[in-house]
Amino acid sequence: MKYYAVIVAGGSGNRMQTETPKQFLLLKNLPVLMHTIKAFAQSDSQPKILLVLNKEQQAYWLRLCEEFNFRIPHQIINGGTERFYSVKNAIETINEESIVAIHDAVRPLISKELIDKGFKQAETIGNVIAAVQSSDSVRMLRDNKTNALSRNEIYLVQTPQTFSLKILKESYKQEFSTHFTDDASVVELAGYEINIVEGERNNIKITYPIDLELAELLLKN
Ligand SMILES: Nc1ccn([C@@H]2O[C@H](COP(=O)(O)OP(=O)(O)OP(=O)(O)O)[C@@H](O)[C@H]2O)c(=O)n1
Ligand SMILES: C[C@](O)(CO)[C@H](O)COP(=O)(O)O
Repeated sequence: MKYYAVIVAGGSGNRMQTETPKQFLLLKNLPVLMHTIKAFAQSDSQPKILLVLNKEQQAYWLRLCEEFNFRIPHQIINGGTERFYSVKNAIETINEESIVAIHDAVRPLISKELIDKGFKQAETIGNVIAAVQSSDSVRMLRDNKTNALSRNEIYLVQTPQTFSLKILKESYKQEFSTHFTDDASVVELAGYEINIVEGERNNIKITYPIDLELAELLLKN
């Protein structure tokens, strides 16, 4: 079976509020995105790496690759206006039977073990996404009132989210909806039941400045 990793790095990082988009910021002296690509390159599955970047940031990325002597082979794909379109652009370029892991560029602490688990399970059951249970209590806001939810029934969803290409191609034919916050929500609306594999608490998404500080602390040397 062929394996692909789609690393989505086409966002602008508004919540991070830095001039340089967060995927290029330095984490232990290496751009965040390079840590992420390295994790996939070190996995046993050895996926072909498709990197989604905004057109305007591609020249900058190539300069960074030179500066850091970054030689892991990857194919660059144009980003879209929403994460949905960035993913869609990437899967449209894949034309062989395969298993495809989609991963946020800004989750650089992903382990190679979790990547491999995703590929293996998706190959057997069609799809699997990484998720962890909440360690906090959870409440839902509705009509200006909050109500407690059973936290044992709540999962916090991460990436990688791994699917057979066939399922992805079919699901991404749908029109974009603002309800699509990840790939699982797209695939689910196409009629598929989503499987979960235990994620990793370290697998944080760098969204706000504090997350980069946490990642510095959590990253093993
Ligand atoms: N049009 C987009 C939007 C997001 N992403 C990617 O999807 C991942 C998760 O998105 P998020 O953390 O929301 O990143 P941003 O959209 O950059 O951040 P913000 O929402 O704060 O602007 C990131 O790796 C981001 O680069 C993408 O490839 N294309
Ligand atoms: C895909 C994701 O990381 C799963 O938790 C998340 O949905 C991305 O959301 P964002 O709004 O693009 O940060």
